[in-house]
Amino acid sequence: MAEAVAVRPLIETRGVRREFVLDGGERVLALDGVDIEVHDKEFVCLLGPSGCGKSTWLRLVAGLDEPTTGEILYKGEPVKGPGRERGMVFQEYSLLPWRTVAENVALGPEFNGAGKRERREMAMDYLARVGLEKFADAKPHELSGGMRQRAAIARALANDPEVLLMDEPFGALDAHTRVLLQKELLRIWELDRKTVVFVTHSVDEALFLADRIVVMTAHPGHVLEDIRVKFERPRHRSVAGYGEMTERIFALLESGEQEN
Ligand SMILES: Nc1ncnc2c1ncn2[C@@H]1O[C@H](COP(=O)(O)OP(=O)(O)OP(=O)(O)O)[C@@H](O)[C@H]1O
Repeated sequence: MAEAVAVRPLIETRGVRREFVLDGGERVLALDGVDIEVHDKEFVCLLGPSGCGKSTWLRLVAGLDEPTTGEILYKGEPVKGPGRERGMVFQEYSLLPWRTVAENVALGPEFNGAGKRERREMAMDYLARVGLEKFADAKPHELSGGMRQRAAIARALANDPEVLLMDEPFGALDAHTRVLLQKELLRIWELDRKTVVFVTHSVDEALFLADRIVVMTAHPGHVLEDIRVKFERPRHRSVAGYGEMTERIFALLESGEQEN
């Protein structure tokens, strides 16, 4: 009989501590003793209240910051800086205002030396995936918030990253657009099967999206629980056990508040 082979996680953070020293000399312990693993093709949500260090953790994995102590590993190798294989999507749409939507999406391929025609084709392909082909030649200010965030996702995808690191990407959108984009993101994820790490403070959003929810709490930021979500997709709130799971996560978050 074949032996079970332990598969190495794509992302591993071990004993991660990140302390910030504020201008006045005060120290803020944003993360302490954080061990999180993310496996290839998983959709993981980091869920927790404001200030529990979700963005800090994501920035460490993106290579935009370094831990005070602890290890950040990608495919078993220490993260030393940003890399194409780890694409970041921020809450603010972060599109360059002087470039058209297509030119924004083609930014990564342009850095990688793709020619004009190839860039256009790639941009149109990725814009089609997020339903924005018609706005290829518009400027970002001509788009709604939801459309700008779609463009930002297309731009991240155009780099063909292995993992999408998404920092509350839908936080600034109205409820309806948010639900639409959640569905679109799942559709893209199911097609491409990228690994996704998605930061949110919405229990509802995490339960709709994730294979696993890493529940965090603050002061200092640490992991309370790592929950596997087994509901079939597409998910409906009316499915058996959904309400209980929601209650359980809210209770966890409340227990985290009381800890502090
Ligand atoms: N560059 C920085 N300098 C000083 N303190 C920082 C810095 N970045 C984060 N912090 C502090 O670290 C803690 C965690 O912040 P972080 O933004 O990671 O939390 P978060 O869970 O993502 O919050 P939110 O959901 O509000 O974005 C906070 O107390 C924050 O003030």
